[in-house]
Amino acid sequence: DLMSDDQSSLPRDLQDKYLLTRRIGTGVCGEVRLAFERSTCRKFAVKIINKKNFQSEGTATRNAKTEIDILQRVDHPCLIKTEDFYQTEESFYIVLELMEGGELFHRVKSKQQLNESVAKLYFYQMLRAVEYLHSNGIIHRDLKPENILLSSQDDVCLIKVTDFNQSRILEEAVLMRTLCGTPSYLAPEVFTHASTTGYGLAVDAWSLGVLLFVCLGGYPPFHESFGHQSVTDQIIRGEFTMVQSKWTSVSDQAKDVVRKLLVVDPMKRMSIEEALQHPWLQDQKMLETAHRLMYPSAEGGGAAAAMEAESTSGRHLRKRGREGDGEEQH
Ligand SMILES: COc1ccc(CNC(=O)c2ccc3nccnc3c2)cc1
Repeated sequence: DLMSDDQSSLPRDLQDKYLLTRRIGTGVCGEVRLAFERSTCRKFAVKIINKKNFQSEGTATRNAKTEIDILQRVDHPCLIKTEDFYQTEESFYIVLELMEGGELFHRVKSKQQLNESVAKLYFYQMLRAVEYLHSNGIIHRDLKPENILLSSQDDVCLIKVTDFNQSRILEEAVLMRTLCGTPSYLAPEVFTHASTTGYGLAVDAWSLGVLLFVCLGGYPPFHESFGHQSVTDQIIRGEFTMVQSKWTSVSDQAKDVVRKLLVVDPMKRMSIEEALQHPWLQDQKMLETAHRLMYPSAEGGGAAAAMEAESTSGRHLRKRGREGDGEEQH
């Protein structure tokens, strides 16, 4: 039970500050537990990443280090914040703000499908979170309903993107160094779009299309139950299935956003910026609600105040801690 729960393997200083209790989430790389800060009784989520879960020492620690580095430097209302960080020989412990609404995945499942205005509010926040990551040279690469968390049980709530362990800090520097050398042995794709940031960023736009589809339709666009093709073939061909009964109540503008994101050619796919300019999102009521949720401290909560908040702090990564060597860890 709670009190006799084995807390022995936890780092001493983590234990001194937090009481870890029940598991509230599981991920590919570990678990998430509900924790209470002993001094304040404030609730937190502690993500435990087992280093041994990863096949090779290199990848494991590197991915986890990238995740932790990103988690500690990102600063946006729609990106999960790290409160604290500990590690032992076998695990990393990341203390995160607790998102009381849980995963988007469970919310959509319990409601069958979200009504369009709620889906629009969530999608807009996801776009802003990914816009922030991209403007700081970070591709998430693993956007899915399990990685979108809700701040409360209410429909109208803040969403936060989590799970950056698949993220990539764009190897722009690597590409530049490569181009300084003799080009004669380099393959064509190194020079074409395949390796520039444009191409890389587009993968997140595709995933946001899948996320929007799931929010509006209540089921995934590519699934083995649709016809004879494998999911991979459906994806490669961009052949998603809109089941009539689920989409009749969805507006043409919403469907237009989905159709322009689920485009196979990354160079033809709608970008995050273009999506933010799409008519479906030029909805003043939704924008006011989103900005009130994202920038609650902005006095008067007006659009101007939100722009102000966004333009100053809202754009940049937080300074790296003392121990950072200034180089990006890869
Ligand atoms: C009061 O105790 C609770 C209240 C609400 C919940 C629902 N939330 C969750 O289940 C949950 C899951 C994973 C998370 N990962 C990072 C941050 N927050 C998270 C929250 C879980 C526990």
